[in-house]
Amino acid sequence: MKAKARAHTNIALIKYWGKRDEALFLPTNNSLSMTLDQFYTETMVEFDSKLKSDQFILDGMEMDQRETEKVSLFMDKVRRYTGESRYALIDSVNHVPTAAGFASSASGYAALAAAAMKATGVNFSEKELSKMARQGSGSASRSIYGGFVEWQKGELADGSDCYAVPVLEQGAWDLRVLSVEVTHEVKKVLSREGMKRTVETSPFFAGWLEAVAADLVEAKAAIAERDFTRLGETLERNALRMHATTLGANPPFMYWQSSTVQVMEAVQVLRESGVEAYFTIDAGPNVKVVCQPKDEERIFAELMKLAVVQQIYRCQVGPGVNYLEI
Ligand SMILES: O=C(O)C[C@@](O)(CF)CCOP(=O)(O)OP(=O)(O)O
Repeated sequence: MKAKARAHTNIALIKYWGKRDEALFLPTNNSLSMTLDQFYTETMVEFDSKLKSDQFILDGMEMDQRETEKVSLFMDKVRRYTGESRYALIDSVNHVPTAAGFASSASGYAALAAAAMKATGVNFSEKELSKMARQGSGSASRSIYGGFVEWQKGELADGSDCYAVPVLEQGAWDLRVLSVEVTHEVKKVLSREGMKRTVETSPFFAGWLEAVAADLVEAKAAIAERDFTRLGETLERNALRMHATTLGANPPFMYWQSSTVQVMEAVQVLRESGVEAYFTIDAGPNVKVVCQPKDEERIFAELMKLAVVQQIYRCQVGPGVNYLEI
C-alpha cells in the first residue's frame, strides 16, 4: 500500500512555547497559527514487506542513519497506532526554502503523518491525524488544517484531548505574510531545546503562561471580528513575550540578531507612517511581517531596501493537508 500527501507549513500568531510532556509532545499552552500557501512538503509512503528497515529519501537524497532513525521512531508510532507491521519507503520533497532539516518543519511531519496513515489503509479522523502529526513535531499538529487553526493543549495525561481544530477556513480572510530572510551569523538554538531550557530555568516562564492565555482570547476575538489592528497588536505582543522568556533562561539565549532588530524597527517606522504591519518571530533570526493586501507592496518595497534582508517570500493564507494521486 502506498499514499502521497501534501501539507503546508504554518506561522504561529500565538506561540507554542513549552511542553508539559516531552515524550507525548503535550504543550503548556494553546497556540494559534495561520497556514501558509507558499511553503509545503510532499511525501510519499509505501509499506513493503521486503524492506528490513525504513528507507528515507529527502529532496532526492537517501538520508543518513541519524535522520532516518528520527523518522523511523515516528513511523513506529504510526505502526503502533494502526497495527501496520511492515517497514516503509518514505520519499519527501520540501518546498520550504529555509528548512533547517526535516525535523524542524511542521509541513514535514504533517505530510509524513498523512501519507503514512493513509498508506496503512486504516480509517482515521482529522483529529486523530492531528494527534499523530503532533507526535512528530508539535507545530505539525496545526498544519492538518488550512486557514487559521488553534492547537488545544488538552488536560489529559495521555494527550487524547490534545489536537488542533480549525478556527477560520482558508479564503475567509485575506491576510498576507512577508517571510523576511535576514543574514544570520550564529547557529540557532533549535526550538525543541530552546523551549525545554526556558521551561526548566526561566523565571519569566510563569509570566508567559499567564499572558499567552489572555493573548489567545484576544487573537480569537480579533479573527472573529476580522479586526486586523487588534490581531496585529496581539500577535506582535505575543511574539515579544515569548522571546522575553529566553533572556531569563539559564544559560540565557536570544534568537534575534542585529539584522532581526533592524527589520523590527523598520516595521515600527512603517506603522508610525500609517502603514499597518506587525511582526512575529520564531526560533531563529528571520522575521514574518503580517499585513493586509492593500499594504503588501509598500511594505515589501520598504523592507527590500534594508541591506540585511536577503530574501522576502510573499505568502497568503494556505490550505490544509491533501492527498495526491500517485
Ligand atoms: O510554532 C510555534 O508555535 C512557535 C515556535 O515555532 C517558536 F519557536 C515553536 C515550534 O516548536 P516545534 O518545532 O513544533 O517544537 P517540537 O514540538 O519540539 O518539534
